[in-house]
Amino acid sequence: MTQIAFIGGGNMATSIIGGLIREGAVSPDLIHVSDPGAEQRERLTRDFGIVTHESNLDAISSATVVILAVKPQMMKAVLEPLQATLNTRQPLLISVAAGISLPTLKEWSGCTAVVRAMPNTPALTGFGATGLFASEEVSLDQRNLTDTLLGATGLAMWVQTEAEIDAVTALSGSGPAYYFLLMESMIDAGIKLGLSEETARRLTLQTALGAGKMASSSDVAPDELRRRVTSPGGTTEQAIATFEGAHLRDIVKAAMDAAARRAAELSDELGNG
Ligand SMILES: NC(=O)C1=CN([C@@H]2O[C@H](COP(=O)(O)OP(=O)(O)OC[C@H]3O[C@@H](n4cnc5c(N)ncnc54)[C@H](OP(=O)(O)O)[C@@H]3O)[C@@H](O)[C@H]2O)C=CC1
Ligand SMILES: O=C(O)[C@@H]1CCC=N1
Repeated sequence: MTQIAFIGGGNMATSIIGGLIREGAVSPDLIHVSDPGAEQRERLTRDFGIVTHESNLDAISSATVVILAVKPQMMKAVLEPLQATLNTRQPLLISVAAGISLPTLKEWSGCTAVVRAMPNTPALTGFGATGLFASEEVSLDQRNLTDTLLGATGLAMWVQTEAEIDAVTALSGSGPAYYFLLMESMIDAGIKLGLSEETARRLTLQTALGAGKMASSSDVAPDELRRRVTSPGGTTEQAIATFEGAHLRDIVKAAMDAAARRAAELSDELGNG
């Protein structure tokens, strides 16, 4: 059986682990996580029944798949003491870190079969979205294993070039935060229009869920679904005109450009050392 080690047990690792266990994709005793935080480790054991370690070396000692889920800025320091073991054992290495390139990951880890994955936190619910890109040394079996693991947390898609991972980061990696910001804004505006906090929150969340479900389960494109809500001379028309007048599309484009640019910057900042 495949033993999986997560290095770093924070937000993204927790979401993937939760998704894997929720779907029954991996038995909890085959998931090992290392994290320096005692509270973090206790939470992971309590919530998921997985095996936790303070030492990263202990976590990877029998793993066939090692998932790197630490901040990009920590990656070099985390991999340095693991390099000899990883180089000898050659597990499939999957990094979820933004902006750390495959050549850099290979150099720092001593692994050849390396996958860059860009997941998102809705993985926890089974509705994650992940972009994947593999080094050429990744075998078909390892690709299939990657598909099985990340596919258990939602949609998993291979992209054609490594550069696309920065675009995926700007779109679906960071994307949940964009929707959460819109939700926050709608709740605040609903309260200002006279609703109670609870009413504004529950109606906002249900509307987000309904719109997401409708758009993803329908063959009808989002622009047509939007038109179907927008009665001529009605209320939605006024709201949409306000969004368009404030150049919402340009704002979204600028925001995603900034996120993708930051991913590339991280690669430049962290990749040379
Ligand atoms: N959050 C997200 O939505 C997404 C994140 N990612 C990527 O996932 C990675 C992790 O991000 P995220 O989960 O948000 O960050 P978190 O800070 O929540 O998780 C990182 C975890 O790693 C721990 N850690 C720190 N140092 C070490 C070490 N030496 N060895 C092992 N673990 C260590 C941290 O502990 P402590 O807190 O005590 O320092 C923390 O618990 C990043 O590279 C990010 O780019 C990718 C897609 C989406
Ligand atoms: O903000 C970040 O850098 C990470 C990567 C994508 C989502 N969170």
